[in-house]
Amino acid sequence: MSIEISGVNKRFGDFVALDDVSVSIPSGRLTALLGPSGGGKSTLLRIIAGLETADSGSVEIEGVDATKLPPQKRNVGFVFQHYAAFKHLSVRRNVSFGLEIRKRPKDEIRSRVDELLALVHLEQFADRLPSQLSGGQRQRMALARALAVQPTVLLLDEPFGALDAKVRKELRDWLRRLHDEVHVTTVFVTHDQEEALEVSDEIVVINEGRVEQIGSPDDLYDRPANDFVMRFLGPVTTLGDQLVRPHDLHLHGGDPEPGDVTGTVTRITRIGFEMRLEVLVDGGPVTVTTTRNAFLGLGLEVGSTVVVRADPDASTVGAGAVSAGAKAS
Ligand SMILES: Nc1ncnc2c1ncn2[C@@H]1O[C@H](COP(=O)(O)OP(=O)(O)OP(=O)(O)O)[C@@H](O)[C@H]1O
Repeated sequence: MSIEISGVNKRFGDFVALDDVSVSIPSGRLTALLGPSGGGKSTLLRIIAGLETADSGSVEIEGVDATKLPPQKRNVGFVFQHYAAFKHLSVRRNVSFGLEIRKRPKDEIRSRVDELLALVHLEQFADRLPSQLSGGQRQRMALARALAVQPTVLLLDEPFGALDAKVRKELRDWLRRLHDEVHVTTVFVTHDQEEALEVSDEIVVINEGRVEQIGSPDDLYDRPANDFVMRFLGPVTTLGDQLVRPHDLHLHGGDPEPGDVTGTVTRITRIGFEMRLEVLVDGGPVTVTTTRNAFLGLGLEVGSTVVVRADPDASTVGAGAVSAGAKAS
């Protein structure tokens, strides 16, 4: 394991930001800290970086007890949402800064920075000032700068949070490819479940200062530990006393079999290639999503009677055990 966080507690006054958090972060992987705003993700990342100190508990980085080490002794690279570049220095000098203050030989600095600029696809912008870059390019520069000093761990706090959706998506793909090339242990904070599912090897779900679940994107999506994780990772609907994903429900016009429920279509919405239907059954409204072709094949309209069946492989969790976090969402 690259980072071992054991029994970390952190309060701000009376407010409990982290409550007995223990997480093992594997070496060489891309791990997301995912959760709703205010859940404690950034606080945990800052504790790993040494920018914040835990009230109790410990942080080990590559086998070294880092709990009391200052940030500069932890060998971590850090990128924030709003990157503070040196405005008067060129992109090249921004990237080389960490190497210059470490007094590395000039030749070594030049070749290392060339390598990094190529890695983040900014070679042609080396002589520009940060103000002459787009937001996405600036974040790539920030990553190159963080990687320059060969950190053991790269910590990213919503690095693409301030960018528009399209650039954000491009950078997300790019980060995954970069990581596949560089393999530095990376921890990134996001509140965007799609970003976490798409990019990371491991996801730590954090809510109200506690870890709700740790696992691969598949583990979390297919086997959510509780209703909070299930709700947070994607759309859900209630069927009987179970939470289920709307795309795991199927509609048919035949006779109901055991486990099926019959209802009336109350609403039909088209969302791109998908159709979303609200079906009123005995227990209340159920949302079902289906393809447009399947929908057309059924010949449904508002007022039609239809049978709802859950896919036998659907992941479900009990809807009754609503946690405090899920209630608030
Ligand atoms: N320095 C501080 N002083 C007081 N309260 C703080 C401080 N830093 C964080 N908090 C509080 O701790 C809680 C957790 O904050 P944190 O930034 O870790 O959450 P987060 O999950 O990263 O959320 P976001 O995605 O909004 O940044 C929040 O309620 C926040 O207001």
